[in-house]
Amino acid sequence: MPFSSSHSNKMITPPPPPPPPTSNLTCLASSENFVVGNLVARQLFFLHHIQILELFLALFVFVTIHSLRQKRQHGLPLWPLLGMLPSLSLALLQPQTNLYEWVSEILCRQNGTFWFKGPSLSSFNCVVTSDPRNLEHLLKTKFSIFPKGPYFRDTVRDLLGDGIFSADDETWQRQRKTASIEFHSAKFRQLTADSLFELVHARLLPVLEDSIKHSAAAIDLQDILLRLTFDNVCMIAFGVDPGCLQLGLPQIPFAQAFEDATEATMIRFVTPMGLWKAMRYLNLGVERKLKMSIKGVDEFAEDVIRTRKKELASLQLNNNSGGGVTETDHTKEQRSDLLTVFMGLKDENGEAFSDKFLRDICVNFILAGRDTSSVALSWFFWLLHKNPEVEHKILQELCRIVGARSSSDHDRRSHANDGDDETVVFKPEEIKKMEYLQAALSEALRLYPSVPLDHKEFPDGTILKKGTKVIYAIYSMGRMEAIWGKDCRDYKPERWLRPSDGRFMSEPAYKFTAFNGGPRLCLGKDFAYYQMKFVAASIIYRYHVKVVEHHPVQPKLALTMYMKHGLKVTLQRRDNAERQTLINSLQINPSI
Ligand code: HEM
Repeated sequence: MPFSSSHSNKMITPPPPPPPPTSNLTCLASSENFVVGNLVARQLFFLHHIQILELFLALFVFVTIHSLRQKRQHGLPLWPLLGMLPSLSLALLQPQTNLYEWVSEILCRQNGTFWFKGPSLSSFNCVVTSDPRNLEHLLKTKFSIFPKGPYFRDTVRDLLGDGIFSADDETWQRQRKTASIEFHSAKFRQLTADSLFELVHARLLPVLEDSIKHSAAAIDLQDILLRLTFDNVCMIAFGVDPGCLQLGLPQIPFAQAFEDATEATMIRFVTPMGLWKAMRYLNLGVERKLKMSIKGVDEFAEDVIRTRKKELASLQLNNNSGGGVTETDHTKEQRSDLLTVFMGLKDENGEAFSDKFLRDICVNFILAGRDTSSVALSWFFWLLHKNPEVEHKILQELCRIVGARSSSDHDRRSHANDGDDETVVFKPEEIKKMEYLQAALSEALRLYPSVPLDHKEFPDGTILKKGTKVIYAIYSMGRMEAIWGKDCRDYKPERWLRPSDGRFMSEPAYKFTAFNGGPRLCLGKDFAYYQMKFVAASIIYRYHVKVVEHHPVQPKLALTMYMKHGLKVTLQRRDNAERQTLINSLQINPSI
């Protein structure tokens, strides 16, 4: 034991004072005494230092052993004053560490829940959980006591204002109710089907075809899909198409401003609040960039709102004066984007919504719907590359659907039954029938949820301290044996199909949390599935997507799970004969 070393029992005595001078002999003797005394004193002094050093060493060893032993109980070593911060910093500093996997490993060791303890006096403490029972408690049973909270709202207010994503209580409820009615209306379904048809057939497929014709070089599929969903969600929110996805893949100022504003807002979450507030006040660094990009977003929104108001006013004038409705007026009247819907409504005082509030509503929907489906599709195509048997089954499903188009079908394209890739357009009722594709997409979202972590704030002091954050690790939930069984890490769309009839069966939201759950369940879930299925089916039917060899695939550390290096792929056009053989074999043997 370091504490019981033999030195620890020795008395430490000060060096003796020099003796008074006497005769020569006694002088010699006393000077000898003096030298010896000095030597002893020095030795004792030295030993004294060694003791302190030893003491520190012993203390260090003791604290280290004690802190490391805490790992068994708490999941991570727990250091005095620093808490678990050293382990987190170490994980963050190693570029090859996947932080989501790191959290998953701790959660697996700790049966699904652990406390992250930050440095003393910091507000870095939080509970991390992947336990479905806790999720149900947070998202449904005790929904009202787990709000988004003032910390989240303060951090995102400059960009999101009072929009649905950050609002709580009344403000949230009002937007949720109106948007929910709109999202489930037939008009909205028509808008989404039309806008997707236009985007996929007039823009996405020509861009993909161009990559084959002109360069045959690798393309970044994630970038192309991000452009597609950005254009699509702007059509739904604002009723305008920014045109990010087109030949040449141009930089669009509004899209760039939106991207910069989101990134700069996210940086606030890892910066002490006092610091970013001071930087905002002084208009410095990333806060300066945020201010400029929000200005870009606002200018775009103000322009669209102004134009739409004029458009609606002239339409009203035309109607009141009994003027005939022209074809373009008719199209405008049919608008079912969120901006037009909210412009036609009144607030609780019977007043029209302010331009600022209309801007907030649209910006929030763009944020919610812009990247989630595209990153999910990127992970999905990567998983297909690694699991070609799943790709084959999806192609079989698509061929079965195309093959089943009856000859009496009026909408049928001229060559649809012989699988001509140029002409096949999947119809909404056919998209609905793609149950294996739905299973394959759900399985991709289970393993790579677009929102890998989410959080709630604890508002009162019953069990946890006021303000404590609760983080639910959606990524880790897909990797818990206790939830999905021993094969939880395998990509198996079949786990989503009922063994008796092969139909898709959904899972409870607290087990499969990719779309959140309870009253704040993702509003765009049905639309997102439609969008992902339409895009995936249109690509897979025409092309074999090959990921470039040795392309590094890694998640980026962000609120949305982007692929850090994009997804570099090459496309191979599918042979008509390949599809035709499948269609024929399915007609001969429908049970395949
Ligand atoms: C694969 C695609 C998608 C995934 C995985 C997804 C996931 C989520 C998640 C996890 C939340 C909860 C976020 C939170 O409250 O912290 C959410 C909320 C939301 N999502 Fe989605 N989403 C997707 C696509 C979309 C699309 C395309 C739209 C709209 C066009 C959309 C609209 C919304 C809205 C409005 C909310 C806020 C709901 C509320 O707070 O009441 N989502 N989504």
